[in-house]
Amino acid sequence: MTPTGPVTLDTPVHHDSPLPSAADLIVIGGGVAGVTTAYYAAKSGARVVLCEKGRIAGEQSSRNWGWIRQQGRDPDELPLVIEAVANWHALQAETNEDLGLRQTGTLYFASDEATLQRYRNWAQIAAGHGLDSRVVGSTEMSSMLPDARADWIGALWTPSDCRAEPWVAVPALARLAARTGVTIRENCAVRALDLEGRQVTGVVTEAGRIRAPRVVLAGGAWSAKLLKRHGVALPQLSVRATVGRTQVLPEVFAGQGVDDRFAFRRRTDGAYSLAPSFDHDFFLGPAAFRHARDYWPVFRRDILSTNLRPASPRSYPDAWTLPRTWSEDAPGPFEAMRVLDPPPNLRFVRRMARQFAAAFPHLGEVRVTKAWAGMIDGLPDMIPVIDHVPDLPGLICLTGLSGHGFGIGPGVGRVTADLALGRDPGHDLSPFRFARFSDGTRRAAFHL
Ligand SMILES: NCCCC(=O)O
Repeated sequence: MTPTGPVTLDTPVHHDSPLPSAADLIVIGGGVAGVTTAYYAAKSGARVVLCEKGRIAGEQSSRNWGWIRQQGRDPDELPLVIEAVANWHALQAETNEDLGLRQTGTLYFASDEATLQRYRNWAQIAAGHGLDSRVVGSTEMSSMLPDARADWIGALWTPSDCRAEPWVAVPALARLAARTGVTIRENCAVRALDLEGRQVTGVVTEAGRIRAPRVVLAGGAWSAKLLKRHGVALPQLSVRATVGRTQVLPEVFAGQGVDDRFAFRRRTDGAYSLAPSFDHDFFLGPAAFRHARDYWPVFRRDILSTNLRPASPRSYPDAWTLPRTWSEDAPGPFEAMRVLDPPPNLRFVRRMARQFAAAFPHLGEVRVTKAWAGMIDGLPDMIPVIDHVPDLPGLICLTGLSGHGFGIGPGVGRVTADLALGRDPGHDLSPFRFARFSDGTRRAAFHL
């Protein structure tokens, strides 16, 4: 039997300091993006308050694969994720805690020549950014994974990619942020933005108002819901992604790898995290119908890996029963779902254990001793929004990290902090502009 349930946050964080009445910057959302935004802004001298409706890293930031991956990224994201890797190394030192950060690389396995050629093409783009990605042939790959018995003929390999333990790392980053001066409040939902006209002047939380000239929205799968309350549309949807942990196993590879069926990552506890490479559950709700045209190209491509479910369960981000608007004086949808802890898809769990065992038969039986799921939010072009919200001056949106947010978090967090503080973010952020969905300038999603 596979135990399910909430991911255990091994090192809980409790921040009970009083809520200040004013700040320079308010961050909504205590995932890796929000926590690192808050940290970098505080490091620059800003007075920062972070409000999280549930627990720090309670949702996707503790439920992801734990990959810190530059490999295979959309070329527009590459500069940000390359910075993110450097920032992860610096944060490891600054936290003075073991985040589980290990530079052990990523492998994308190929079973046919056409796939290897796509990987070669991408490696050329990566080389233009100074990245160490390259294609390895079957002989070199076999020396890296001598016990593998899969049909892989080669792989894309990025030695500088890293891994970390999400449920350890993000709370540790929150502790670092708190030490740097960020006021962190868990169980403190932001019910609404505080507005004068359309100008953002702060937030209304369940514990009272906080005034600030700048607010960063890093609410993961919930971001579009808050925007919609204020009349701003963002075509954000989310899917349920299942992950599991095996029993402690001998090491087959020190890093992470994926083929077109399953993904695995070595963990610091001696087990492996497993996941289906592409398969996910998609719950139909009002936003799914509203944005169907935007998502049609992605849906058509992913149709075989999408397990369509008829209705979003109660209190999920796209549930039919969730109100479209709500009062700032009473509990709203964010208080109704403090920590979204969706059950994993046990069919996926059984299958990925079988596939991992088949690829490494010397392991014998592979058991998944714990499984969980998270809601991955994304946008139709599968890259995030990192921008001022044009219709709500004072609001900066950082959302739509499409399941790759853990690795890139400290990169987009640093950039967003500078954007919010009126500094040069140091990267071209035009691909991540908010208006691309309304002005018709968004491009197709990148696929490796
Ligand atoms: N959808 C999970 C992917 C994790 C990553 O490659 O960063």
